[in-house]
Amino acid sequence: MAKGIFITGTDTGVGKSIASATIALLLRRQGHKVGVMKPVTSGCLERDGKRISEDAELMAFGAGIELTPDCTPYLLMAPLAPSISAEKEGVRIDFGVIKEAYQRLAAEFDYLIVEGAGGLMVPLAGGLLMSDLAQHLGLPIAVVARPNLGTVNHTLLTTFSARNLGLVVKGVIVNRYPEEPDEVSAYAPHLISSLSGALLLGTFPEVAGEDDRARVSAVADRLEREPETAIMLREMFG
Ligand SMILES: Nc1ncnc2c1ncn2[C@@H]1O[C@H](COP(=O)(O)OP(=O)(O)OP(=O)(O)O)[C@@H](O)[C@H]1O
Ligand SMILES: C[C@H](N)[C@@H](CCCCCC(=O)O)NC(=O)O
Ligand SMILES: [Mg+2]
Repeated sequence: MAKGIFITGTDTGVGKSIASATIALLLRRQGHKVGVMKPVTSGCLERDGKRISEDAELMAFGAGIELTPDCTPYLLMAPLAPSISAEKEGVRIDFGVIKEAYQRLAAEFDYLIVEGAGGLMVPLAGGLLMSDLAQHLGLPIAVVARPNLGTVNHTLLTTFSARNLGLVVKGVIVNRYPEEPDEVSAYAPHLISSLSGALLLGTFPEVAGEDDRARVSAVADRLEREPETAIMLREMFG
Protein backbone atom coordinates (compact mmCIF):
# COMPACT_ATOMS: atom_id res chain seq x y z
CA MET A 1 0.00 0.00 0.00
CA ALA A 2 1.39 3.38 -1.03
CA LYS A 3 2.31 6.06 1.48
CA GLY A 4 0.06 8.97 0.57
CA ILE A 5 0.01 12.71 1.10
CA PHE A 6 -2.66 15.26 0.25
CA ILE A 7 -1.10 18.48 -1.02
CA THR A 8 -3.26 21.47 -0.25
CA GLY A 9 -2.49 25.16 -0.29
CA THR A 10 -3.39 28.45 1.30
CA ASP A 11 -5.08 29.43 -1.98
CA THR A 12 -5.37 28.57 -5.63
CA GLY A 13 -2.22 29.36 -7.64
CA VAL A 14 0.25 29.11 -4.74
CA GLY A 15 2.22 26.28 -6.33
CA LYS A 16 0.58 23.02 -5.26
CA SER A 17 1.18 21.43 -8.67
CA ILE A 18 4.80 22.57 -8.84
CA ALA A 19 5.38 21.31 -5.29
CA SER A 20 3.54 18.00 -5.91
CA ALA A 21 5.45 17.32 -9.13
CA THR A 22 8.74 18.23 -7.43
CA ILE A 23 8.09 15.83 -4.57
CA ALA A 24 7.17 13.12 -7.09
CA LEU A 25 10.40 13.76 -9.00
CA LEU A 26 12.55 13.70 -5.85
CA LEU A 27 11.04 10.36 -4.82
CA ARG A 28 11.44 8.96 -8.33
CA ARG A 29 15.11 9.97 -8.36
CA GLN A 30 15.46 7.93 -5.15
CA GLY A 31 14.20 4.93 -7.12
CA HIS A 32 10.63 4.78 -5.82
CA LYS A 33 7.47 3.98 -7.80
CA VAL A 34 5.42 7.15 -7.51
CA GLY A 35 1.75 7.54 -8.38
CA VAL A 36 -0.16 10.80 -8.70
CA MET A 37 -3.77 11.84 -8.43
CA LYS A 38 -5.74 15.02 -8.98
CA PRO A 39 -9.17 13.82 -7.80
CA VAL A 40 -11.05 16.90 -8.98
CA THR A 41 -9.98 19.31 -11.71
CA SER A 42 -12.01 22.43 -12.46
CA GLY A 43 -10.70 24.15 -15.55
CA CYS A 44 -9.48 21.16 -17.53
CA LEU A 45 -8.32 21.37 -21.15
CA GLU A 46 -9.66 19.55 -24.16
CA ARG A 47 -7.07 17.89 -26.41
CA ASP A 48 -8.02 15.64 -29.32
CA GLY A 49 -11.54 15.48 -27.92
CA LYS A 50 -10.22 14.27 -24.55
CA ARG A 51 -10.36 16.13 -21.28
CA ILE A 52 -6.94 16.76 -19.74
CA SER A 53 -5.75 18.00 -16.35
CA GLU A 54 -2.57 20.02 -16.82
CA ASP A 55 -1.90 19.66 -13.09
CA ALA A 56 -2.06 15.87 -13.33
CA GLU A 57 0.17 15.95 -16.43
CA LEU A 58 2.77 17.97 -14.54
CA MET A 59 2.69 15.54 -11.62
CA ALA A 60 2.94 12.59 -14.03
CA PHE A 61 6.01 14.26 -15.56
CA GLY A 62 7.56 14.38 -12.08
CA ALA A 63 6.61 10.80 -11.30
CA GLY A 64 7.68 9.58 -14.74
CA ILE A 65 4.42 7.72 -15.37
CA GLU A 66 1.55 7.71 -17.84
CA LEU A 67 -1.76 8.98 -16.49
CA THR A 68 -4.65 6.52 -16.21
CA PRO A 69 -8.33 7.43 -15.68
CA ASP A 70 -7.95 6.69 -11.95
CA CYS A 71 -5.50 9.60 -11.68
CA THR A 72 -8.18 12.13 -12.66
CA PRO A 73 -11.67 10.84 -11.81
CA TYR A 74 -13.40 14.22 -12.18
CA LEU A 75 -12.38 16.44 -15.09
CA LEU A 76 -14.63 19.50 -15.12
CA MET A 77 -14.48 22.25 -17.71
CA ALA A 78 -15.30 25.49 -15.88
CA PRO A 79 -12.39 27.02 -13.90
CA LEU A 80 -14.61 27.72 -10.89
CA ALA A 81 -15.22 26.28 -7.44
CA PRO A 82 -15.55 22.57 -8.31
CA SER A 83 -19.06 22.26 -6.80
CA ILE A 84 -20.23 24.87 -9.32
CA SER A 85 -18.27 23.40 -12.24
CA ALA A 86 -19.83 20.02 -11.48
CA GLU A 87 -23.33 21.43 -11.13
CA LYS A 88 -23.01 23.15 -14.51
CA GLU A 89 -22.39 19.74 -16.10
CA GLY A 90 -25.02 17.91 -14.08
CA VAL A 91 -22.26 15.93 -12.33
CA ARG A 92 -22.17 15.10 -8.62
CA ILE A 93 -18.71 14.55 -7.17
CA ASP A 94 -18.89 11.21 -5.37
CA PHE A 95 -16.23 10.60 -2.69
CA GLY A 96 -16.81 6.85 -3.03
CA VAL A 97 -15.71 6.95 -6.69
CA ILE A 98 -12.59 8.92 -5.74
CA LYS A 99 -11.73 6.56 -2.89
CA GLU A 100 -12.01 3.48 -5.10
CA ALA A 101 -9.69 5.09 -7.66
CA TYR A 102 -7.30 6.08 -4.87
CA GLN A 103 -7.21 2.54 -3.50
CA ARG A 104 -6.46 1.03 -6.91
CA LEU A 105 -3.56 3.46 -7.35
CA ALA A 106 -2.35 2.91 -3.79
CA ALA A 107 -2.07 -0.80 -4.46
CA GLU A 108 0.19 -0.11 -7.44
CA PHE A 109 2.72 2.44 -6.15
CA ASP A 110 5.14 3.02 -3.26
CA TYR A 111 4.06 6.64 -2.87
CA LEU A 112 0.94 8.48 -3.93
CA ILE A 113 0.85 12.28 -4.25
CA VAL A 114 -2.68 13.70 -4.26
CA GLU A 115 -3.25 17.33 -5.21
CA GLY A 116 -6.36 19.21 -4.10
CA ALA A 117 -7.87 22.10 -6.07
CA GLY A 118 -7.59 25.56 -4.53
CA GLY A 119 -7.41 25.55 -0.72
CA LEU A 120 -8.83 23.33 2.00
CA MET A 121 -12.24 25.03 2.26
CA VAL A 122 -13.08 24.72 -1.43
CA PRO A 123 -16.58 23.30 -2.01
CA LEU A 124 -16.90 19.98 -3.82
CA ALA A 125 -20.46 18.77 -3.42
CA GLY A 126 -23.29 20.09 -1.26
CA GLY A 127 -21.67 21.01 2.05
CA LEU A 128 -18.65 18.82 1.44
CA LEU A 129 -15.31 20.59 1.23
CA MET A 130 -11.79 19.66 0.11
CA SER A 131 -10.94 19.01 3.78
CA ASP A 132 -13.67 16.37 3.87
CA LEU A 133 -12.12 14.66 0.86
CA ALA A 134 -8.67 14.52 2.53
CA GLN A 135 -10.37 13.05 5.57
CA HIS A 136 -12.36 10.54 3.49
CA LEU A 137 -9.15 9.35 1.86
CA GLY A 138 -7.51 9.08 5.29
CA LEU A 139 -4.62 11.22 4.14
CA PRO A 140 -2.40 13.62 6.10
CA ILE A 141 -1.94 17.02 4.48
CA ALA A 142 0.98 19.26 3.53
CA VAL A 143 0.18 22.94 3.04
CA VAL A 144 1.84 24.95 0.27
CA ALA A 145 2.11 28.63 1.15
CA ARG A 146 3.37 31.85 -0.43
CA PRO A 147 6.41 33.67 0.98
CA ASN A 148 4.99 37.19 0.74
CA LEU A 149 2.89 39.48 2.90
CA GLY A 150 -0.40 37.92 4.06
CA THR A 151 0.95 34.39 4.09
CA VAL A 152 1.20 34.09 7.88
CA ASN A 153 -2.51 34.75 8.28
CA HIS A 154 -3.52 32.44 5.41
CA THR A 155 -1.24 29.63 6.55
CA LEU A 156 -2.33 29.75 10.18
CA LEU A 157 -5.98 29.82 9.11
CA THR A 158 -5.35 26.70 7.03
CA THR A 159 -3.39 24.72 9.62
CA PHE A 160 -5.72 25.66 12.50
CA SER A 161 -8.84 24.72 10.50
CA ALA A 162 -7.25 21.48 9.37
CA ARG A 163 -6.45 20.44 12.93
CA ASN A 164 -9.91 21.46 14.18
CA LEU A 165 -11.36 19.18 11.51
CA GLY A 166 -9.20 16.30 12.71
CA LEU A 167 -6.72 16.29 9.84
CA VAL A 168 -3.08 15.42 10.42
CA VAL A 169 -0.89 18.31 9.26
CA LYS A 170 2.53 17.04 8.21
CA GLY A 171 3.77 20.56 7.72
CA VAL A 172 4.10 23.60 5.52
CA ILE A 173 6.09 24.20 2.32
CA VAL A 174 6.87 27.85 1.65
CA ASN A 175 7.05 27.99 -2.15
CA ARG A 176 8.58 30.54 -4.52
CA TYR A 177 11.08 31.53 -1.86
CA PRO A 178 13.13 34.37 -3.36
CA GLU A 179 16.88 34.11 -3.92
CA GLU A 180 17.27 37.35 -2.01
CA PRO A 181 14.48 37.45 0.55
CA ASP A 182 13.09 40.81 1.62
CA GLU A 183 12.21 41.34 5.28
CA VAL A 184 8.73 39.84 4.83
CA SER A 185 10.01 36.58 3.32
CA ALA A 186 12.89 36.40 5.76
CA TYR A 187 10.49 36.30 8.73
CA ALA A 188 7.64 34.28 7.16
CA PRO A 189 8.91 30.67 7.53
CA HIS A 190 9.86 31.14 11.19
CA LEU A 191 6.62 32.97 12.04
CA ILE A 192 4.61 30.23 10.35
CA SER A 193 6.36 27.31 11.98
CA SER A 194 6.53 28.84 15.45
CA LEU A 195 2.90 30.02 15.52
CA SER A 196 1.20 27.18 13.64
CA GLY A 197 2.93 24.40 15.50
CA ALA A 198 3.32 22.75 12.10
CA LEU A 199 6.69 21.67 10.84
CA LEU A 200 8.37 23.76 8.18
CA LEU A 201 8.85 20.95 5.66
CA GLY A 202 10.87 23.11 3.32
CA THR A 203 11.28 26.32 1.39
CA PHE A 204 11.04 25.69 -2.36
CA PRO A 205 12.95 28.30 -4.37
CA GLU A 206 11.50 30.67 -6.93
CA VAL A 207 13.09 29.46 -10.16
CA ALA A 208 13.21 30.64 -13.74
CA GLY A 209 12.07 28.29 -16.49
CA GLU A 210 10.47 28.17 -19.92
CA ASP A 211 7.51 26.19 -18.62
CA ASP A 212 6.29 24.37 -15.51
CA ARG A 213 8.20 21.17 -16.35
CA ALA A 214 11.45 23.10 -16.48
CA ARG A 215 10.51 24.80 -13.21
CA VAL A 216 9.83 21.45 -11.52
CA SER A 217 13.20 20.08 -12.67
CA ALA A 218 14.96 23.25 -11.50
CA VAL A 219 13.32 23.16 -8.05
CA ALA A 220 14.12 19.44 -7.68
CA ASP A 221 17.75 20.00 -8.74
CA ARG A 222 18.12 22.69 -6.11
CA LEU A 223 16.44 20.69 -3.33
CA GLU A 224 18.41 17.56 -4.13
CA ARG A 225 21.61 19.38 -3.18
CA GLU A 226 20.28 20.28 0.28
CA PRO A 227 20.63 17.79 3.15
CA GLU A 228 17.30 18.97 4.63
CA THR A 229 15.44 17.46 1.66
CA ALA A 230 15.85 13.89 2.88
CA ILE A 231 14.45 14.99 6.25
CA MET A 232 11.53 16.70 4.52
CA LEU A 233 10.59 13.52 2.66
CA ARG A 234 10.93 11.44 5.82
CA GLU A 235 8.72 13.83 7.80
CA MET A 236 6.15 13.98 5.03
CA PHE A 237 5.73 10.24 4.67
CA GLY A 238 6.94 8.90 8.02
N1 LIG B 1 8.84 27.59 -7.30
C1 LIG B 1 8.34 28.30 -8.33
N2 LIG B 1 9.16 29.06 -9.11
C2 LIG B 1 8.67 29.78 -10.13
N3 LIG B 1 7.37 29.83 -10.48
C3 LIG B 1 6.50 29.11 -9.74
C4 LIG B 1 6.94 28.30 -8.65
N4 LIG B 1 5.84 27.69 -8.11
C5 LIG B 1 4.78 28.11 -8.83
N5 LIG B 1 5.17 28.97 -9.80
C6 LIG B 1 4.30 29.66 -10.79
O1 LIG B 1 3.00 29.75 -10.27
C7 LIG B 1 2.07 29.14 -11.16
C8 LIG B 1 0.99 28.49 -10.32
O2 LIG B 1 1.53 27.36 -9.68
P1 LIG B 1 0.69 26.03 -9.58
O3 LIG B 1 -0.01 25.75 -10.86
O4 LIG B 1 1.60 24.97 -9.06
O5 LIG B 1 -0.39 26.46 -8.47
P2 LIG B 1 -1.53 25.57 -7.83
O6 LIG B 1 -1.56 25.89 -6.37
O7 LIG B 1 -1.32 24.16 -8.19
O8 LIG B 1 -2.88 26.12 -8.51
P3 LIG B 1 -4.32 25.40 -8.66
O9 LIG B 1 -5.12 25.80 -7.46
O10 LIG B 1 -4.84 25.96 -9.92
O11 LIG B 1 -4.10 23.92 -8.73
C9 LIG B 1 2.91 28.18 -12.01
O12 LIG B 1 2.38 27.98 -13.28
C10 LIG B 1 4.22 28.92 -12.11
O13 LIG B 1 4.12 29.86 -13.14
C1 LIG C 1 -9.69 26.95 -11.15
C2 LIG C 1 -8.55 26.65 -10.18
N1 LIG C 1 -7.37 26.39 -10.93
C3 LIG C 1 -8.89 25.49 -9.22
C4 LIG C 1 -10.15 25.72 -8.40
C5 LIG C 1 -10.01 26.83 -7.40
C6 LIG C 1 -11.29 27.07 -6.67
C7 LIG C 1 -11.20 28.18 -5.67
C8 LIG C 1 -12.52 28.49 -5.04
C9 LIG C 1 -12.40 29.56 -3.97
O1 LIG C 1 -11.64 29.39 -3.02
O2 LIG C 1 -13.03 30.61 -4.12
N2 LIG C 1 -9.10 24.28 -9.97
C10 LIG C 1 -8.20 23.22 -10.02
O3 LIG C 1 -7.16 23.25 -9.37
O4 LIG C 1 -8.52 22.23 -10.74
MG1 LIG D 1 -2.52 22.90 -9.29
